[in-house]
Amino acid sequence: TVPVSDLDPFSPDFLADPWPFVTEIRELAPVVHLERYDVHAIGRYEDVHRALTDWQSLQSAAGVGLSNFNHETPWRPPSVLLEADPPRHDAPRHVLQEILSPRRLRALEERWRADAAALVDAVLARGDRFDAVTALAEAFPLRVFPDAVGLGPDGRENLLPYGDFAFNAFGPQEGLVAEAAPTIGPTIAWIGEQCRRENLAPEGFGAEVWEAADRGDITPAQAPLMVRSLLTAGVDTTVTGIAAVLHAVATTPGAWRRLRERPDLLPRAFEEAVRLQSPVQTFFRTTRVPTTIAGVTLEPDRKVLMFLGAANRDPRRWADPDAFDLDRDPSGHVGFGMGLHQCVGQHVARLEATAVLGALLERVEAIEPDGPVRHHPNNTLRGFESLPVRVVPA
Ligand code: HEM
Ligand SMILES: O=C(O)c1ccc(C2CC2)cc1
Repeated sequence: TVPVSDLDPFSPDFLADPWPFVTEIRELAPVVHLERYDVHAIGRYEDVHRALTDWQSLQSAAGVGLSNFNHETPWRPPSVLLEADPPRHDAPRHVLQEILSPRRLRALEERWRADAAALVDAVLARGDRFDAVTALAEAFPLRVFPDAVGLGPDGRENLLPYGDFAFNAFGPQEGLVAEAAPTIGPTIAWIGEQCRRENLAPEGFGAEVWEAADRGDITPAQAPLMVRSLLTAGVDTTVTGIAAVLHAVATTPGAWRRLRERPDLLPRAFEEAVRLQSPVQTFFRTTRVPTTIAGVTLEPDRKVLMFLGAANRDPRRWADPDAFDLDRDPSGHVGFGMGLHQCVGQHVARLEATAVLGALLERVEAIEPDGPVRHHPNNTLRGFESLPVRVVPA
């Protein structure tokens, strides 16, 4: 029989510090029935890896949150990437994969690195103690990504609240979603407006999506939804990812010195921080056929909750899993997912993170915590509210 748990992965206590609960669920059994939501939780690396890659048995088209689109109306038209399976998923994925490829991003590298240097110079000019979340983790993505998409200058303050709402919406309707619902309408409308071709600059990721529609690579109906995907997934995630790597290097003795000696380890530092922190903590799949996971057979139409954070710290897969270790090879982590839906924006995230860290690395000899870390509660993202740091200029 399947062990049951009355743990609530969307409760304030769980979200305030998920790690003890995540460990409890992973170590209780490979498959645990969460009675409160009538879903099955998996937290071990091999089972999460299998669920992410077995899209035939475990679909995304019924939604990757708690809501089952087979029975409930989604809060917004489903994403043509995240909430689609082959064949509908194929063309949008192929188009976005090309637009966000490392080769195409090389055109942005120089400009983003210069922007990061200007931002870090401005921050350090104000003193050697600051909040790394507001000064860097939030400021940098908002400085470079909306322009890269081709958004106009007005209304960008809607981006973080929209992403926060969208990531909460993968959880239950009660709580964080209900709190935001009364005031989020205008923000949702603003996002929809920005996806229209006439509101996008002639150059940028948005324009390139619409050019793919002109070529017939995708349909004109898919184009605005793909731009919406960029606006939904492209901001809050990188804010959280950059905060995660800043937190890791500031709280791990010797890490910063090691990076000063070996700046080539920056991309690995980002990957290891994504593994350790798992900015995206959880996602769901829905069984489409009777599906056996670790000897437990689930009926079709069952929601499976994948604890990415648990899998990324599974001692069966990672030695000393809770350590931020620059000597570890973090490849294979599921912080960006795995398989068909693996993060199509990961190269953007990596470029943003290494640009900010690289600029800081050149200018700062040491970085350390300078007060309590505060987290931002969200049903899906392990977000940071505040990360006070003190730096020693180089
Ligand atoms: C640290 C930053 C990021 C993290 C941790 C992250 C995490 C993830 C994860 C776990 C998935 C898989 C979802 C699933 O399997 O259901 C995913 C997919 C996706 N991500 Fe990211 N992401 C990040 C940044 C970005 C950025 C910057 C963009 C856009 C520029 C982006 C766009 C997407 C899209 C469109 C998908 C859906 C891909 C598909 O279904 O084929 N992400 N991301
Ligand atoms: O296509 C989308 O709208 C979308 C929304 C959220 C994500 C999370 C995983 C980063 C990915 C895609």
